[in-house]
This record gives sequence, C-alpha cells and structure tokens, in this order.
Amino acid sequence: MPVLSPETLMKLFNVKEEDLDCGGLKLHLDKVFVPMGMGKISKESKTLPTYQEIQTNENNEYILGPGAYKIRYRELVKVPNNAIALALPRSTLLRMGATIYTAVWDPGYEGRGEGLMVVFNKDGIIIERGSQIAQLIFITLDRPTSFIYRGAYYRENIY
Ligand SMILES: O=c1ccn([C@H]2C[C@H](O)[C@@H](COP(=O)(O)OP(=O)(O)OP(=O)(O)O)O2)c(=O)[nH]1
Repeated sequence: MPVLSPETLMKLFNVKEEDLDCGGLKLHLDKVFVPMGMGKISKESKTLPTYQEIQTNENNEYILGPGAYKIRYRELVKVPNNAIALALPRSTLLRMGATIYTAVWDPGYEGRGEGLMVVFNKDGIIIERGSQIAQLIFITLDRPTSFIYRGAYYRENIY
C-alpha cells in the first residue's frame, strides 16, 4: 500500500517543508521518562508503571545512560481514518547506539504519541530537547475501515 509522500503530508497536515523528512513527518523529542515499577497486561485490563520525568541540564540537553526510557514526541498528530503510521528512528540515533521502538499508530488516533527509546551505548547519549529523533511514516489502507482508534490513548497528551 502506498506510503504518503512529503508533498501529500504537507497538504494533509498543513505543515511546512522543514517539518518533513524524505519519508514522513519529523518527530522531535519533547519529554523523557523512566518507567518505575512493573506494568501489567492481562486479558481484561492493563496497568502502566509509574514514570519519573527526566530533566534536561543547563544546556537543555538530556544526558541518557544505558537503559529504557519512555519518550514523548512534540508533534500533535492525527492519523487519517484510512491510514496507519509507524515512527522510525533517525539513523543518527542508531549510529549513536540507541533506538526507538514503535507500535502501530492506528487510523483515527489523535495525540502526542510516545515511544520506547533504548540506549545501548555503554557511555550513554546526549540529545538536545526539541531535536528530531524519528519520522512518522503514513501507510494508506487498501480500503476504508470502520476500525477507528478510540482507546485509552486517544487524545493523549493534548494540552
Ligand atoms: O509507538 C507507538 C504506537 C502507537 N502509539 C499511539 C497511537 C495508537 O493508536 C495508540 C494505541 O496504540 P495500541 O493500539 O498499540 O495500544 P494498546 O496497548 O493496544 O491500547 P488500546 O487498548 O487502547 O488499543 O498509541 C504511540 O503513541 N506510540
């Protein structure tokens, strides 16, 4: 199925050229959290861990040692009802020894999405807050769907 081009995304989201990467919408780092305690998924419910927000240093940089972090993206996104999206890390992040894991961004989802950043580099990494760390790729579905996302994370982090 087609991946939406930067030209299409520019019209769809009413954004500027600088907001787009070659394959999708640029995603920038807004906040970083450390999961504390255990989360739980059961057949009927889910319980998230609590999170401790990490603060930047005096240069507005996150200094992140090896480990797993929940990150929040700056962009407020609405996934079209006929598409899904995937957030892929910048290759520079990979080259630095870190990555971002993504799940599926569902048709109709709205919000400031989150991801899991894992730092593998034993010496850690430095990211200035507001830097681009990923791009969001939009893939259209082969037909209109009534499976529109209205779950627990719908309109998350909208303020
Ligand atoms: O890496 C990702 C993937 C998805 N999302 C957003 C968009 C997606 O539509 C929503 C819910 O994702 P998913 O359906 O995978 O979550 P769930 O655990 O199944 O929650 P629910 O039970 O509400 O469907 O979270 C993110 O912020 N980051």
